[in-house]
Amino acid sequence: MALTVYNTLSRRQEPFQTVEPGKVKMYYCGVTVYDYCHLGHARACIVWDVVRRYLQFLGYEVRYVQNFTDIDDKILKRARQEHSSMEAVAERFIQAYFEDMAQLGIKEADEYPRATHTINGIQRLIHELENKGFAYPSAGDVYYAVRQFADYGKLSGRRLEDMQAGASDRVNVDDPEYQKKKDPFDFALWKAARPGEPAWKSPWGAGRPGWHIECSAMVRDRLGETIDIHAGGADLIFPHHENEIAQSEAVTGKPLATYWLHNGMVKVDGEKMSKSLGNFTTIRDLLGRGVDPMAVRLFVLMAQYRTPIDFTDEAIAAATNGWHTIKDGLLAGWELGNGEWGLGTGKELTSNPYVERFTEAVNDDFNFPGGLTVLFELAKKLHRERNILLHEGKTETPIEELKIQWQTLVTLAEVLGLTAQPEAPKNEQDGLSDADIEDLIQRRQAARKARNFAEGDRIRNELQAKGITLIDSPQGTRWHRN
Ligand SMILES: Nc1ncnc2c1ncn2[C@@H]1O[C@H](COP(=O)(O)OP(=O)(O)OP(=O)(O)O)[C@@H](O)[C@H]1O
Ligand SMILES: [Zn+2]
Repeated sequence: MALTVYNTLSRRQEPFQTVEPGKVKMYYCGVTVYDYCHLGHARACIVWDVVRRYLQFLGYEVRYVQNFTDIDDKILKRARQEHSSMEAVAERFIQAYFEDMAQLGIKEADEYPRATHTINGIQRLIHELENKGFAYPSAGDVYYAVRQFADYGKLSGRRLEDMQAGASDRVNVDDPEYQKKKDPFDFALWKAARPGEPAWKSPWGAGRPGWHIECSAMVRDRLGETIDIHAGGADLIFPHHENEIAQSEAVTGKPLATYWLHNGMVKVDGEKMSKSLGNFTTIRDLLGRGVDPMAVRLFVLMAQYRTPIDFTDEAIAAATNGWHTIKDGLLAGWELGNGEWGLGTGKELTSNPYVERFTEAVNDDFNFPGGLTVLFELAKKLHRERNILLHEGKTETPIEELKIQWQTLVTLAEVLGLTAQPEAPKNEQDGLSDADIEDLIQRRQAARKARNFAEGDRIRNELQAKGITLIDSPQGTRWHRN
């Protein structure tokens, strides 16, 4: 069976077909950077990371863009509390984001656009919406006129009439925004500057963009008018993604995305884990308690990506057990092959029943739990053979067959972002293994990427003090012990 995916837009599972053959353009609505990421964010990031890896495994060339919302009331509130600036708060949590996600083995996106770097594109879009009669200025704000867009509600299945009936007794006529809108469901594209807040010049007066318009502008700037996959958490279907469609499609007259994919929520006692509700566990808290980052990946991947999952100690314990099983299998190959087995050429993956079963499972709407069954089976087999080898001096299955099974396991685990290396020997002088140094170099790169040069320098100095020199070049960073 070829890949089929559940499309929120059609409410059906559909064959996956890209606009351009062999290429996937994918956008994921990333985090609002005003705090550390919690496990809900981890789930979203892991799910879309693995979807991207799987599409690459199938042979697609994937262009993956993920935004940072770096202007928002919540960021401004935090900046006020800390007597800091919006920029400083955003910078700090973008840096923390890169650190946390590197720990979880999330591949970096091809681009990380930010709202504050997209102001021109945002203004252009608002201007076009205004010209086409979908937007109107009002006392320094600009609003989107939802009644003008005939398809409004097509993603979430909500009809304005029904929403209106449901909301009539909840409308707050004293709300200053309400007074500026022609219709209570109209939403802000541009907000007039408030004293002391960051603002940009615009044809409608100084102000800042609304949240929904930034994604429409970033998708268009970075990927074009129609993309293949637009992804995010199910909490974004309404209003965020509904509004993105209304904005983009009103301007271009083309579908914004072919497939709208949504991950289920991580919940705590039945409620969405969220910064606003205060019921969250951050990624760093959890890892600080000694939970293996790979177990966090399994916590996410052991459930179908669209179903809600409960965050409990039992669930983390089950994921940790699962990880130990897979890790045992991954490490077994080092003993079975005396550390000499290479990673394979790719030839071992053709006409391979394990690969076929894995793909068959995952092709059914990214059924990663189904794919994992194949990994567990392989891992247990390899671990068992390793024990037999240790006790009896030879294996039950021919060694060449085990080699192929191990290479298959390593490749399929990598598709899910699961990796394990035998413990590397530490250097006697500096107490660091080569892998430790590579890890620090990666963290330094993440810091520099987030423009946290102080942290980058700190890591370089830490290594220098231990007698390790870094040499930066356009090809990357090399290192040597002095
Ligand atoms: N509990 C959760 N489970 C799964 N995905 C989540 C959860 N919370 C947020 N996400 C997803 O993470 C991404 C970034 O979310 P964002 O920064 O907007 O957080 P948020 O929804 O405002 O969170 P909070 O309510 O905690 O502030 C979005 O795609 C969102 O859908
Ligand atoms: Zn978005």
